[in-house]
Amino acid sequence: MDKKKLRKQIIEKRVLLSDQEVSIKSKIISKKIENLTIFKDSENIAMYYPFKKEVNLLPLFNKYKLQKNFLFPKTLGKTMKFHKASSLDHFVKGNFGIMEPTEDRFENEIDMFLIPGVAFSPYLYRIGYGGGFYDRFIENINYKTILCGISFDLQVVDNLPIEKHDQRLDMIITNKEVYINES
Ligand SMILES: Nc1nc2c(c(=O)[nH]1)N(C=O)[C@@H](CNc1ccc(C(=O)N[C@@H](CCC(=O)O)C(=O)O)cc1)CN2
Ligand SMILES: Nc1ncnc2c1ncn2[C@@H]1O[C@H](COP(=O)(O)OP(=O)(O)OP(=O)(O)O)[C@@H](O)[C@H]1O
Repeated sequence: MDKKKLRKQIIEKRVLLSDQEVSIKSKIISKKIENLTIFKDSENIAMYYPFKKEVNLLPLFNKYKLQKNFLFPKTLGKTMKFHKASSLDHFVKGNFGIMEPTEDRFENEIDMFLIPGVAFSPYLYRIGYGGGFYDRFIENINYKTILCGISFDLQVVDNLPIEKHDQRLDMIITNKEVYINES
């Protein structure tokens, strides 16, 4: 199946989750993230503001926002930059109707990326909404970091179509599994 078809199919499946299911499954995922040593050790963490029934990590943000720097994506043309957000009040609706941070751009190294997506594979690949934003951003990271995909179990498929530019993640956390690159 091609990327476009699979994207549509998974989005259609995910939209059927009730708000309560999204909330319960998101809590399970948040708990797993919190328990990771890498999360505990990370000072600067890339987050995202959920839209269209993505896993909601905002309660995790609220819990740790005084202890860590959380960075949120802001798109400009084909590029994406990360900006600090210290409160959920500091967002405005931006491109694609996604809430974007209004605070300053974050210029330092990011220890851990919590990455949204539409579909993921157990082999640690992901596809997003089709903008190529994360792929291009990840390609340009020139320091050591951890790339962690965040997904409901229903978004994981074995036969994910991948292309040369698709960037592999270090781990994927779902409400049912944790997939890790052991190498
Ligand atoms: N919460 C969240 N924020 C994020 C992302 C994300 O996946 N989730 N992004 C991750 O990249 C960036 C935004 N990327 C996006 C790219 C395309 C569309 C979009 O709506 N595209 C069109 C066409 C899609 C297609 O042709 O398949 C559409 O759906 O109408 C939305 C967001 C930055 N912020
Ligand atoms: N590293 C890259 N360099 C140049 N173009 C790229 C790169 N990565 C992706 N693209 C282009 O971006 C477009 C979308 O790519 P793709 O379908 O893989 O996005 P996606 O993974 O679904 O999106 P996102 O990363 O925003 O969630 C494609 O036309 C692709 O050629």
